[in-house]
Amino acid sequence: MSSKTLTNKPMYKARVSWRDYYEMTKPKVILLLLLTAVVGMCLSSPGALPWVNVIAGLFGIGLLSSSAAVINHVVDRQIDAKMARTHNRPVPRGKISPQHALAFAFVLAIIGYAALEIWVNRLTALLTLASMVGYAVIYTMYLKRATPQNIVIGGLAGAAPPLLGWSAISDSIHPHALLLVLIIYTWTPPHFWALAIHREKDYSKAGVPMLPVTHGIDFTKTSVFLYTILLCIVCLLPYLVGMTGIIYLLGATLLNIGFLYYAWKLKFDADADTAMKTFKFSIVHLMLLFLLLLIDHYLKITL
Ligand code: HEM
Ligand SMILES: CC(C)=CCC/C(C)=C/CC/C(C)=C/COP(=O)(O)OP(=O)(O)O
Repeated sequence: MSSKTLTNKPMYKARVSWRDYYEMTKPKVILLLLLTAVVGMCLSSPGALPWVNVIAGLFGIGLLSSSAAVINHVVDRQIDAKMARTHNRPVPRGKISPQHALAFAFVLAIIGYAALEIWVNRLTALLTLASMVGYAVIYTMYLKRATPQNIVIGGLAGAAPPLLGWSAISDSIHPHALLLVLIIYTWTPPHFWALAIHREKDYSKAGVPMLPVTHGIDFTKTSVFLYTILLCIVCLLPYLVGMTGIIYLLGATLLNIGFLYYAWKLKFDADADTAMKTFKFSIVHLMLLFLLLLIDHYLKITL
């Protein structure tokens, strides 16, 4: 625990390590975001990719996303301090001051934006910057505190990376890239609300108007189930528009059956750990779905 002054302000004297800075970037989330960006890059072109765009693109998208995550840690420090899941984060714990965290976020953002401007293209730089502002400012500073539809609207920022990857290679906004964005956009509500059901007391204590707090757990379970059905339909679109082949269709169908099973169980036959299992499966679902898109893309070309 950090020591606190009489005014309850944290004193920044605990030993800080690079791991605390690393933790603020939400590395596992960023890794999955980058996988979706890689898929956007690969699907944008039938052949070899320009390596400078790939490396600088992932570097820039990764740094701007990390910067947004660090800003989220600073803006949310009072909320995070009240929740069991987040109270140990470096800023609420008092290990890193908000000023130092913001300086770190600023450096990440400048280097990330410059890399995209210099080595990729302006379209990608601006779209990535817009996603960063969408998450760090519009979602975190406003929507999260204002409406239970916060993650539905704010989900657009987290869904953007396939488009960012695609535009990093092609310097354009392709409808197929928007389809990949739509998949992540539709996936976000069941992903987050499953966790929010499990953590409802946390959000209620912190006064954050997440759906289970404002509309109850049962309504949220129904919403997870309906969004999962919608997600299953959206996941078929890449095949139906001729963007992918049969390998994707078969794999996506199996993954969708898995997600539907968890969403159905959560609504109609839940145990104490079903919500958390549904949340964890959502991550496996998205990761495997995007790996399938990659496998399908390259096998279609080489077979
Ligand atoms: C507005 C959109 C989103 C919200 C509100 C949201 C919410 C969350 C929350 C609260 C956690 C933390 C769980 C914990 O600390 O135990 C989490 C974890 C995670 N999210 Fe999301 N998420 C969103 C979008 C995304 C996107 C777009 C991706 C990737 C494409 C993603 C990937 C992950 C991963 C991989 C984890 C696990 C992290 C870990 O185990 O440390 N999320 N999400
Ligand atoms: C440039 C770009 C693509 C930016 C998007 C970056 C990004 C990190 C998106 C992920 C969304 C996410 C983890 C939301 C959870 O925030 P929360 O505050 O609800 O969750 P918490 O309580 O765990 O902090």
